[in-house]
Amino acid sequence: MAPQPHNLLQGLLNDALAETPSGRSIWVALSGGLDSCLLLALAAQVCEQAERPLRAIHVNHGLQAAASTFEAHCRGLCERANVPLTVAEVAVDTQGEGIEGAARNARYEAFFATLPAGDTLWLAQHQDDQAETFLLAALRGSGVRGLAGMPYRRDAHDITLLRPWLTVGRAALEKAAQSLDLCWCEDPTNRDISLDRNRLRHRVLPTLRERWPGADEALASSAQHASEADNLLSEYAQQELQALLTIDDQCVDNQYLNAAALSARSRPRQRLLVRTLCQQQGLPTPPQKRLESLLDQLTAKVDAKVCVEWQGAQARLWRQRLYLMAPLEPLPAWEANWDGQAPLETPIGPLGWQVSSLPASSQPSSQPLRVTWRQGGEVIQLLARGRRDVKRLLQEAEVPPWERERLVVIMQASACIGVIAPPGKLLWQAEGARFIRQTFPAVSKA
Ligand SMILES: Nc1ncnc2c1ncn2[C@@H]1O[C@H](COP(=O)(O)OP(=O)(O)OP(=O)(O)O)[C@@H](O)[C@H]1O
Repeated sequence: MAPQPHNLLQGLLNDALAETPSGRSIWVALSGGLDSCLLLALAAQVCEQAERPLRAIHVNHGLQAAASTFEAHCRGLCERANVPLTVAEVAVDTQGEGIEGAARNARYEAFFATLPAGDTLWLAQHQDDQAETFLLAALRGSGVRGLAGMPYRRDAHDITLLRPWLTVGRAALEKAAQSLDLCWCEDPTNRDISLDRNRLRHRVLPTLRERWPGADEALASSAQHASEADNLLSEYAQQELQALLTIDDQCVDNQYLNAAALSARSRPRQRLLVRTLCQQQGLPTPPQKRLESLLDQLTAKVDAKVCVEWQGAQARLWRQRLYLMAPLEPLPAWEANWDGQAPLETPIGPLGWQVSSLPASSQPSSQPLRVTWRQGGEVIQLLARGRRDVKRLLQEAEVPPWERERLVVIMQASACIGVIAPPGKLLWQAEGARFIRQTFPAVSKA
């Protein structure tokens, strides 16, 4: 007997089940289209057999007149399959990026906000989608990360995203859906060939398939190779970065890279390492031109002040160290009186410390404390080191110039009794003063 078209698909869902911890729910991302309706139907069978809890989520983007039809279809389908459905209504921000990208972002935010930690979301993307994603990335001139397309599995925001059918062609899904007499909604925007993906789907890929019948499989396979190469590069970059970050003994908290050691690497390695460090620090990676400009300046003179900026991040070179950071907002004028105890919020984060004792037994009530940005010219009396200019101390401690401008000093009359880098780093305290980490009063629930 010929195998049923959906047997292979069910087999893949059973493989996906093995990736999902028992006791946790599986969710189907249900758009109402053919692929995800089929996914729901077959997942319901597979999960029932395996006695695993199944749920579904539909995101209503509210973007088109048909949105309510999609939602109603998803509701009916889930009711018949006895699968609990969550509908998330999202507001899509259409300003700035393209509408498809904005809808996708809103959708993923809804997935992350809805699924409890530990659960798994199954998405119905398939081989043809992967081929399109690969081509779109290639047409944007992407590197291996972009060409890798969609991963089979991704762990993010405490949930797992899984695409069980990434190796199956759309034709096989259509056949299975027909054999099951399934109903689904056709998204009218899928026909709009002014959208890049639709143009590829309806115009470009059919032409490619005429000459290369296995085009989708080949393109998806290239994406798979790119994904493997990308994973290898990531592994290599982690090791290299670890080595570079530990060259300098003083480099605590992996704050900077040794620029001289970085510049001794080949250009492709430099690019990879800077991009990887950005990703590790949760910063956007620099566009090509900015990256080249930064790398050209790696060997700048020790006293040169180099700052290369791009959307959402900046790189600074100082004393042949490369620092990557979020852009620094200009500081507002600010100062505050303080009793030394209450949690104090500075414009750049919580102070994070409180005073447990003051020098020369003076009391805050008689000599109020004043907290300001460092103005320059402060002197602090240090235990066993005597009176020291804060400026000299900063130079000796090799605190970078942009951090020096963002320090807070605690003054009592004209005496500096503490220097703090918000949020929460105590640099120096005066002899006789004792700062302790801020403790917060217990909040009682009404
Ligand atoms: N509005 C939505 N709500 C929930 N999941 C969605 C939604 N839109 C897309 N998805 C999920 O993301 C996958 C890929 O989305 P894409 O836009 O390529 O598919 P589609 O053409 O809308 O629907 P389908 O893949 O079901 O035919 C879908 O298969 C589905 O699992």
